Parts: sequence; C-alpha cells; structure tokens
Amino acid sequence: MFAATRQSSRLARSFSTSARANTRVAVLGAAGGIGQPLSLLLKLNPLVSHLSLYDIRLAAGVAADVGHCNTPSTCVGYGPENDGLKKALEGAEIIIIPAGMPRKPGMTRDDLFNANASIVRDLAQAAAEVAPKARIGIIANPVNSTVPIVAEVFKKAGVYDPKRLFGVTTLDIVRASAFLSGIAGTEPKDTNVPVVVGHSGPTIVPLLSQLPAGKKVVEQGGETLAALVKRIQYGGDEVVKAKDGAGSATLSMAYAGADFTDSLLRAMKGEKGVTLCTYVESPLYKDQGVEFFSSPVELSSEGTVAKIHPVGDLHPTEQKLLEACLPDLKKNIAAGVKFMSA
Ligand SMILES: NC(=O)C1=CN([C@@H]2O[C@H](COP(=O)(O)OP(=O)(O)OC[C@H]3O[C@@H](n4cnc5c(N)ncnc54)[C@H](O)[C@@H]3O)[C@@H](O)[C@H]2O)C=CC1
Ligand SMILES: O=C([O-])CC(=O)C(=O)O
Repeated sequence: MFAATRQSSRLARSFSTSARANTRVAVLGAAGGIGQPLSLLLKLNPLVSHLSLYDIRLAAGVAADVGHCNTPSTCVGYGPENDGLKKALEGAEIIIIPAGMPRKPGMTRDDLFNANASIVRDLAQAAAEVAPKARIGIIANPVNSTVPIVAEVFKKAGVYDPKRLFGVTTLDIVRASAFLSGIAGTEPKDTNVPVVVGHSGPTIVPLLSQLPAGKKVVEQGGETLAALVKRIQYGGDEVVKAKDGAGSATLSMAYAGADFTDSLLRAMKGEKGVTLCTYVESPLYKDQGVEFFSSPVELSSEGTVAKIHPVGDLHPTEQKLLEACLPDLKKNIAAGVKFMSA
C-alpha cells in the first residue's frame, strides 16, 4: 500500500510498529479534500493518541467515520458552534492547517491570498491563545505568505517561537522523488531530492545534482532536465488542470502532510537526526531580506527546529534558479507581513 517513496516506507514502518506515544494532533480544515484523507492517515499512525478534527462544516461526520478505524487513538470532531475551535485546540501538541480555498485552473497560488489570509490568521489567533506551545504545520496556500502571517499573529500575541512554525513543502519533495525515479528507473524510496526555497512555481527549487540519479540528468542537461525541473515546479498546476475546476492536489497532499506530521512525531518520540525540507524562519538568506526559507531542517527531541542546514553544493543551473526566485519569495513574505500590519 505504501511502497512509493522514502516517506512512505517510514509511514508503513510506523503503521506496523507496536510503539505507542501520546501525542495529541489537531487538524483545522479537516473536512476538506486534504483534511479528510489526512485525518484518516493520522488515525492510522500509532504515534498519535488523540485527533481533534475542526472544520466549519462536516467535522463531526468525518470524525465519526475516521473514528471507526480500529486503531488506539481517539478522534473527536468540532464545528464552530459552542467554542468548537478552542475545544479542538485544547491540549494540541501538533496543529496542522489545511483550511482554505484551493486553486481553480488559471489561478496562481498567490491568487488565493485574499481568500486564505484571513482564514489562516483567525485560526492562528485561536492557536496562539489556546495552544501557544504546539508545533504548527501550514498547508494552506500561498504557503510562502501564510507562514509569515502565522508568525505575525504569534508575535502580536507575544508567544512566537520560530522553532515551532513550519510551512509544509513535503509534496514538492514527494513529487521530485516520484518524477526523477520515473525517469532514472531508481527506487523512489531511495531517490530523495532536496527541494528548497519556497512553495510556488519558481520558488520550488529541486537540487537534483545532490543525488547520483539526479546528477546524471543535470549533467546531461537539455530537454530532459528542463522538463523534469518544470514538472517538479509546476506539479500542482498539472493536478489543477487534470481536476478541471474541482480543486487541486488532495490525496498526494494528504500523504505528504501525514509524512510531515510523522517526522515531528518520530522526533518527539526520541528518534535522533530526523531531517526534512520545510519552510521556516531561517537565517540563510536574511542578509538578502528573505526571512523565511525552506532547506533541510533537523528536528529536536521536542519536534521543533534544532538545526537549519544550508542548501549545500549547487550546480550552476540550480544556483541560477535559486538566485532568480529570491525577489519573488521576498515579495510573498512581505505580503503576509503587510496583511498583518494593516
Ligand atoms: N502546501 C501544499 O503543498 C498544498 C497546499 N494546498 C492548499 O491546501 C488548502 C486546502 O485545499 P483542499 O483541502 O483541497 O480544499 P477544500 O476546499 O477541499 O477544503 C478546505 C476546507 O477548509 C475548510 N475551511 C474553510 N474555512 C475554514 C475555517 N475558517 N476554519 C476551518 N476550516 C475552514 C472548508 O470548510 C473545507 O472543508 C488550499 O489552500 C490549497 O491550495 C493544496 C495542496 C498542496
Ligand atoms: O497547486 C496547488 O494549488 C496546490 C499545491 O500547492 C500543490 O499541489 O503543490
């Protein structure tokens, strides 16, 4: 069932282990296209002890349904009535936020800003009040801007800890693994492509040269390389187009979101050296005015940021992609900060 990538083998391993931990996870936006399968995958993860599912619609139904899976964790759904959001957040140690509008064909992720900025702001405000110490994973787009919005909310509430805030870019890593192994004939689980910078078009920068299979493609250059990089950067558009108005990636995103959460859970359970590419407040390009950046991040035993690794050796083509997109990322971050100062 889960045989496709390194991420998946980890999930399969955690499903089959008898280990149990006691981590409480809240999913905000749990009844959506991502929220439902993500909640299911989290219900299957033995490192989760309790799942709180919040949505403005249907959360009770999703929780009742998912809750019938015979895994040890408990699962409760909450709607907005009777302080449901605050109840969902009480005691949460990990909060995952896929709430928000998805794209339709012809839209960019930035076109979602107006719809999603206030949704994410309001959910973050509740999290800052009720569960300020939780680790927060932001899936809602545009991630490049929604993460800075959450940071500003937490700063305003006086509870900001940059080590606890993550933008979920895992789907870019999953896609890069799937697409490169499809070309190179390698095992997806052994084809781990770091993807750095951010999460939209040009700010998705795969570092193919950092693994043997990718290095070959990079050195060959030409059409194959150009098409592969483009497919990784615009994988989201491929799904939006194929779904033809019915939304964007949901199932692969749920898989990626479950993997992201599993990384935090494993680190919290004591696994050493858990490292993943994720979008965090980062010193790496701060001197160029870029405050948030995705690069390999090593987690602490608290499931928080322990060490932000630099991007490592880049092929000149990768260096060019990275440098070219920093001004875009800077604008995306500024838009989030401006929204919160308005
Ligand atoms: N980070 C990433 O790699 C990816 C991010 N996304 C983004 O994830 C978001 C969700 O996508 P889908 O699940 O496909 O959308 P969807 O429309 O199927 O689900 C969104 C859910 O959010 C809920 N919601 C709306 N406002 C809410 C609020 N104030 N509080 C709680 N819940 C609320 C809706 O009721 C709905 O159930 C979109 O912004 C999409 O662009 C999608 C794929 C990949
Ligand atoms: O493309 C979108 O709008 C959703 C997304 O972020 C992705 O699939 O990477």
